[in-house]
This record gives sequence, structure tokens and C-alpha cells, in this order.
Amino acid sequence: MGKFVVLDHPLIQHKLTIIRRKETGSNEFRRIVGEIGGLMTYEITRDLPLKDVEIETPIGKTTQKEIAGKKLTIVPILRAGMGMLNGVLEMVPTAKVGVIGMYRDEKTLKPHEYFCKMPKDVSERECLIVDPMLATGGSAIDAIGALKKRGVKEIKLAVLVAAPEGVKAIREKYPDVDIYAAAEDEKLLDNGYIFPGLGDAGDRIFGTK
Ligand SMILES: O=P(O)(O)OC[C@H]1O[C@H](OP(=O)(O)OP(=O)(O)O)[C@H](O)[C@@H]1O
Ligand SMILES: O=c1cc[nH]c(=O)[nH]1
Ligand SMILES: [Mg+2]
Repeated sequence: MGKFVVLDHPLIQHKLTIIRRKETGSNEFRRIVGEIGGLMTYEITRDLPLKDVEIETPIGKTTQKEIAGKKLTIVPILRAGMGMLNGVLEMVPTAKVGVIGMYRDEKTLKPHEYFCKMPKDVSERECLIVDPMLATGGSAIDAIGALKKRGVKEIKLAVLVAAPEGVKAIREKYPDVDIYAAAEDEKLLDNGYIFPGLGDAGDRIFGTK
């Protein structure tokens, strides 16, 4: 069974409170979503395997550590996932990026995929899907399905705010996927918004409302 981990580092929690405030404007909101994305990546990559490598410093030969194992692909779900991308890439600058475009129908709350572009060797890579919001779980489930269809075996999901309903939906459909969140909120409202949440992440990042 995959993990569900709430990353309760004080810096993450403090920054999350700033972006939850309704008076926080797009400029600050966008910057902090990226910063939290970076801090979460630092925590999520804690278990990456290391291997010994022989190197030479200006003083002499030595055996040191280097990251081993599969290469990483970051998969932001458009639009709001783009807000996390720069912060994540600051932690893992050599990662490739695969993009999935998805919007939720406002009435049915069902996701619709409108774009998908993955690195050619994605099946050989570990994928970290990033999206600030996990509400019904429909968008993340479809993104995981799109990666599995392309042969990806190791998938992690990082969100800022998770509704319990979304976590449950993913664990039922894809129990092997590890989920990381900055917070698990109280509930999903009938209109599809997370309570207390932070509102519409995409609109707040891009200033579209
Ligand atoms: O778990 P779900 O119920 O699927 O909801 C979560 C999705 O909704 C939001 O995207 P939205 O559809 O608003 O698109 P946007 O990022 O372009 O604003 C959010 O960024 C997630 O992708
Ligand atoms: O609360 C929510 C739920 C889905 N998408 C958002 O941007 N916010
Ligand atoms: Mg939106």
C-alpha cells in the first residue's frame, strides 16, 4: 500500500497559511506555491537511493555519494500544477517535465484531458505528479492512468491541499501511488471546492478571476 504523508514542516505550514488567506494576491500566491513545491520536493526525495562514486577533489581521491536509481520526471497538471513546477525544478534541476492538461467540468466535476506530452523514455522514469489541489481526485486519477498507460511504474503525487474524499478515491483506484500533501483539509463541498481550502488555485495563480 502506498503512503499518504502530510508534510508538517513549519515552513510549509506557515507558507500554506499565507496562501489560504483570501487577501493574498496573485503575485505572492504564485511565488509561495512555487516555494512550497520546492520544500515538499526536499521532503519527498528524502528516501532517494544513493550509490558510491569515486571522485578526485583538489586534494586527493575519495569515495562519495551520488543519487542512484531511476531518473525523475515532474508532471504538472495544467494549469494550476504549473505554479509548483519552478520550485520543484529548483530542487531537482536535471528532471525532465511531462505536461498533462486537464480541466474539471464545473457542473459534473469530471476531468477532461486536453493535452499530454511526455518525455520519450517516460516508462523508464519515476514520475512525480504535481497539482496544488486534490478535491474529488478525478484529475489526479486520470493523470495517473495516463502515465500507467505509457508504462510508468513508479508514480508519486504531491498536492498542497488534499480533501479526504480525494485521498480515499486515489487509494482505492491506485493503492500503489504515494500521496504527499501540505495539508489534509476537513471536507469536499457539494460545489467541488475543498473546505477550508484556498479557493480556486488556477485562478489565484494566473489572476483569472
Ligand atoms: O480532484 P479534482 O476534483 O479533479 O479537482 C482538482 C483539480 O481542479 C483544479 O483544476 P481545474 O480543473 O480548476 O483547472 P485549472 O488548473 O486550469 O484551473 C486543480 O488544479 C486540480 O487539477
Ligand atoms: O478547492 C478547490 C477544488 C478544486 N480545485 C481548486 O482549485 N480548488
Ligand atoms: Mg481551476
